[in-house]
Order: sequence, then structure tokens, then C-alpha cells
Amino acid sequence: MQRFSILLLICFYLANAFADIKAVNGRSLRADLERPIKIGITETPPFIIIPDDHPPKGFMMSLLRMMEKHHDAGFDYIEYNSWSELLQAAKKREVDAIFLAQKTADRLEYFEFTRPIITVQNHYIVHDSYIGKVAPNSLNEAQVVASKDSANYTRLVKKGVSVNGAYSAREALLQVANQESEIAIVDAPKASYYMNKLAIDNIKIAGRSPYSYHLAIATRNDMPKLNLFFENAIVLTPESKRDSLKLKWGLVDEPVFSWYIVYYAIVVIASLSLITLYVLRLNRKLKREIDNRIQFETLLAKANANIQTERNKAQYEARTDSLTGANNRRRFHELLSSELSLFSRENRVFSLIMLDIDLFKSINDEYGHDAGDNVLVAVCRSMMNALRPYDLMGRVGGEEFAVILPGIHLKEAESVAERIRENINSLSFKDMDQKNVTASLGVTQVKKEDDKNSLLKRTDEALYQSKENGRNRVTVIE
Ligand SMILES: Nc1nc2c(ncn2[C@@H]2O[C@H](COP(=O)(O)OP(=O)(O)OP(=O)(O)O)[C@@H](O)[C@H]2O)c(=O)[nH]1
Repeated sequence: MQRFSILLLICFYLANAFADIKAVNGRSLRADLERPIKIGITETPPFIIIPDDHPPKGFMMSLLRMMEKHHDAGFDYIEYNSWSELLQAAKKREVDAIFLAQKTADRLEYFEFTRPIITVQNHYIVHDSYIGKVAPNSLNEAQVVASKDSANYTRLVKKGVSVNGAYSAREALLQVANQESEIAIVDAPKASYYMNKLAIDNIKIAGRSPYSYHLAIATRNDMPKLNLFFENAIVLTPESKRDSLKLKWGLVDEPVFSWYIVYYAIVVIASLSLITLYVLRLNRKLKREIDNRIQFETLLAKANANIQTERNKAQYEARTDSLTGANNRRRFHELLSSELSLFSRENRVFSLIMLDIDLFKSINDEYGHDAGDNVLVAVCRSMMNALRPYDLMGRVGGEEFAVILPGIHLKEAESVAERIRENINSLSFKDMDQKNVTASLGVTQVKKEDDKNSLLKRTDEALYQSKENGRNRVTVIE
């Protein structure tokens, strides 16, 4: 994250460096200029128009006057007859600033340029009788004319195109109107201005040159504060005011290639790419972490499920007799305690049966321990069959079982015990030569004054009496 922030800072630093916005206050700057700024002007419609008997006007003049007023500056306008005269005067420092387009190496020796104020597109102007559109590669075969002062002229001469050098854009247009030349290369604002002003109605625009130029203010480079002043004045001129001036003078800003846009685009794209890369990386990392977490949670859930299963198993084993599956002695005593407390709290009566298999030792001795185990399992199952689902049974000794009969009174409990006895008596075991097994049972019903010991003791006593009286019987003690 820290690395990313540093990169972003560098991007914004570069963006500002390219934009080169020198946000200096216009008023304090003007105070540093000891004398009015001398601005050289020459006829350059529709940017600068110099009528014989009126003050100069045009887009640039309006803009300069706006700056003058807005920044409380003093401008002196010095007029020149031609562009070349004006340029020479500026180089000789007779004027401080001029309105200029091309940043040639020669000009950069004398001037510093502000950012572009407006971008102007060149067009091909032809006579009305010209058929078709003019393309850049058709210039070689045509009679082309351009103002000698213009960059178009220099550019075409450099490319080896034979081009007539007119004294001005006005003359170039007139040459086409008079059919002395075929194609004039003039920028759109000038062309439309002269076509209107001179009422030339036999020429037309027949194509767009690939070249455009930026118009800026060039200030003498031995007064750096001057450039800063104009730069600041341009930045502080509201876009809306500049737009309304452009509209007034029939200017259209052409969508032309600008390095500023490229720089900004690079910076913005680079920043967005960095952000996207960062987000994608973060996303991948998060996804990995989520996957790991899911995997970990699945393992954890499995482990928890295993623990729970083991716990359930342990609980089951802790309360169950492993041979018969009945409640073991400990669990049975817990159940008995809770029945007793229910009886004392809610007066819910219950009966207790105690059962002991008769002469079980002899079964073990005669048929083996495994046969004895089978008898225990069979007796247990037979007891369960004789009981209701909510009766509570447990194996409380080696061959001894007990049953709690919730809600059952003594008489009914006796019948249940009798049914159990009969069921056991009717069991037959193949591995014991169909020998019958019998059991003795003792039955009692809980009483108000009972605790666990007294209850168990009474039931045991009943069981003991069954044994004493010959086994295979049920004895009831109230
Ligand atoms: N096979 C088997 N025998 C058991 C188990 N638990 C206890 N025994 C045996 O059960 C027998 C109980 O014998 P005794 O207490 O003498 O009573 P009995 O032979 O049933 O005689 P009475 O109760 O008087 O009818 C003992 O020999 C124990 O070893 C068991 O889980 N499996």
C-alpha cells in the first residue's frame, strides 16, 4: 500500500509538472512590472483587426483588454504594418510581447511562450469551379498559394512542393478568387473572415489540411516575470468568457493533437493501470485467503463433527451396557433419581421391578460364558418387548435387570412383571439344548417417604422372596 501511494504521488507530481500551472497571483505580479507592457500588433484577422480610424479589435484584442482590466495592468499597443516588421521589432526588444504561433528555434532565442490560447486548423480553399475534394497528396500537381509569413508556406517549401508565396492570407485568397492559383492554404478563421469582409463569394473550402497551430503569447525572454504574468492571466481567464469571445469572432477550437492531452492521458492511464493492477492483486490475494479459509473451515467443521461423534459415542458408552445395549447401572440410578424427584415435586407415581435370572451361574458353568452372554441379551430383548417405549430399563448387575414404570401403580406393575416372567420362561436356546431360562422378579410402588435406598431395598426384598420361594415367580411388596 505504501509503495502504491508513492507511485501515485509521483504520477500526480508529473501531471502537475507537465501542466506547468504557475498559480501566481496576477495583481502582485503586475506590481513588479515597473512600466506598461508594450504589445506589438499587426493585422491578423480575426485575431487582431486594425481599422484605419478606430481602435484595434478582434478576438485577441478583446482577450488582452479583458486581461488588462482583470489584472489591473497597463498595456500599450504598438501597431506594425506587416508581420515581419513586427517580428523584427520584437527581436530588437522594441515591444515586450506579441501574439505568436510557431515555436521555431530562432524565435525561442528571443521569446518565451505561454500555453496555447487557441488552436487553429488550416484548410484548402479553392475556386467555386473546382471539382472534388483536396487531399494533402494532391498538392504536388496543383498551383498552391500560401502566405509567405505562414508556417504552411515554410513547411510546403521544405517538402519540395512548388508554392506561390503571397504577401498575406488575404492575397492568397484573392489569387484563388481570381483563378491565378488553384489552392490556397489558409486557416479557417482567416478564410471565413476575409470571405465575409471582402464579400468573396466564388471561393469555397475543399478540404482540411493535416496541419494546425497553437496561438500563444510570446514574451521577451529577458523579462521572465512577464511570461509568468500572461501565463497566470490565461489560467485565470474563465473558460466561459474565452468561449464567448471565440463565438463572437467566429472561432472554432479544432480537436487537434495536443501533447498536454497525451501527457494527461498517459498519467491517467498509468494511474488507472496501477490501481487496476493493485486491485487485481489484492483481489487474487483475498480470493486465496478466502479459499484457504473455506478449506480451513471445512477441515474444522469435519474435526468438530468427528469430535461431536466421538463425544456422543463416549456419552452413549458411558451410560450404556455394551453387551445388551440397555442402560447401565450408573445411568439407571440417574434415571431413578430423576423419577424420584418428579414424584416428590409433581407426585408422579411409578413402580419399580427388579429381575434376576435364576441359577445363571449354572448356565455359565454348563454351557460356557458365551452361552451365558446370549441368555443375557435374549432376556434383555424379551423384557424390552414387554415394556412401553417410555418405561426405563437398566442392567444393574451381572444377571440383574431393573425397570422403572412411570405412571404405573402396583397392580399394573405386577402384571407387567408377570408378562416379563412368562416371556423369559418361554425363551428357548438352541446352544443350550432348548433349555428353559427363568427369572425371579420383585415389584414395588414408590411411597411418599421413600428415598432411593429404601425403594431399592424394598424391591430387592421382594426379589429375594421370589428366590426364596422357589424362583421363577413375581413377588409384590406394597
Ligand atoms: N456370561 C456372563 N456371565 C455373567 C456376566 N455377569 C455376571 N455373570 C455371572 O453370573 C453369575 C451369577 O451367579 P450368582 O450370583 O451366584 O446367582 P445365580 O447363579 O443366578 O443364582 P440365583 O441368583 O440364586 O438364582 C456369576 O457366575 C457371574 O460370573 C456376564 O456379563 N456374562
